[in-house]
Amino acid sequence: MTPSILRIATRKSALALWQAEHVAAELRAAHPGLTVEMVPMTTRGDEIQDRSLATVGGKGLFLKELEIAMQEGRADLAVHSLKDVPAELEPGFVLPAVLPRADAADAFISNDYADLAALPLGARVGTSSLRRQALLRGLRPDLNLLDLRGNVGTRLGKLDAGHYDAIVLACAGLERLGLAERIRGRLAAPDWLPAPGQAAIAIEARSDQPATLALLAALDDEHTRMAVDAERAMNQALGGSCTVPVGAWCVVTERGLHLSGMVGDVASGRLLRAEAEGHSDQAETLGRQVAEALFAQGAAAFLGGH
Ligand SMILES: NCc1[nH]cc(CCC(=O)O)c1CC(=O)O
Repeated sequence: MTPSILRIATRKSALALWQAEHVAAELRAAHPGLTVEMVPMTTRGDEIQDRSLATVGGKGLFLKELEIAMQEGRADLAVHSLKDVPAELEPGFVLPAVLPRADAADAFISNDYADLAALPLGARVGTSSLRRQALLRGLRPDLNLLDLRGNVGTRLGKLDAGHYDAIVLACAGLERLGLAERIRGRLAAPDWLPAPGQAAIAIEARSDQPATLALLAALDDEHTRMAVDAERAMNQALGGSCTVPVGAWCVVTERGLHLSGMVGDVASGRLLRAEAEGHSDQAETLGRQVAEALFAQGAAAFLGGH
């Protein structure tokens, strides 16, 4: 039977709430008469602010509590930033919809400098993302890279307090929070690659709820889905871990899919890059192909220990 109400499990950060409200509005528009409610909750990932995610168990920390709520029937769906969703989902869960992607570029943010090139020698740049660290090392080996955790507002506050000369955040998150004026420059392909799935909002639900899945599937965007399938397949073929700096960016054209991938090494600043084109119905094959091309260049040494 078609449900008349859907409850959305969401984290409580401003960005998570914006994204959940956005999905709620889209669901109400797609299904007039449907009631949509919020179930805000705190996850382990939100509580741990002092250690890097890579050291405490990875991205799944942001999903666990939301999945338990769905398992126990307290919520029907969860809304995530797709880049925070592990390559492999917990058994019994699927992603019935990926919403149209926003700007997938990263943002260079500084109160004193216009772009990366303008930063003085040894400038302090804040980011705890291994991908962003590896890219910064590769492009500007002289920079002093410093950890920076917390939600978007917290990170901007630490920049404004003078702890950093610049920080890097996702353009999509800043735009959603009405903070686009903080973006000094876009860090984008081909030099800079986003995280797999960056700027796409994903809906997660139980695989054993077909009527709910049918309602949620109305929000799926075909082009975004193809692109992020390719990016996530590449990440998974590389080991799918957030303890390794991986970037991926897939463009959908009339000719098909164009996927660019990168694996980095924070210590050495070395970056391996590969790209390939494929048919739009072959996203996963394309992802594996680019991963193979990275392995052929020696990516395994960068993925050591995984
Ligand atoms: N890891 C936190 C996170 N997860 C998703 C986004 C941005 C929004 C998106 O990529 O969809 C952010 C903030 C950031 O990286 O600046």
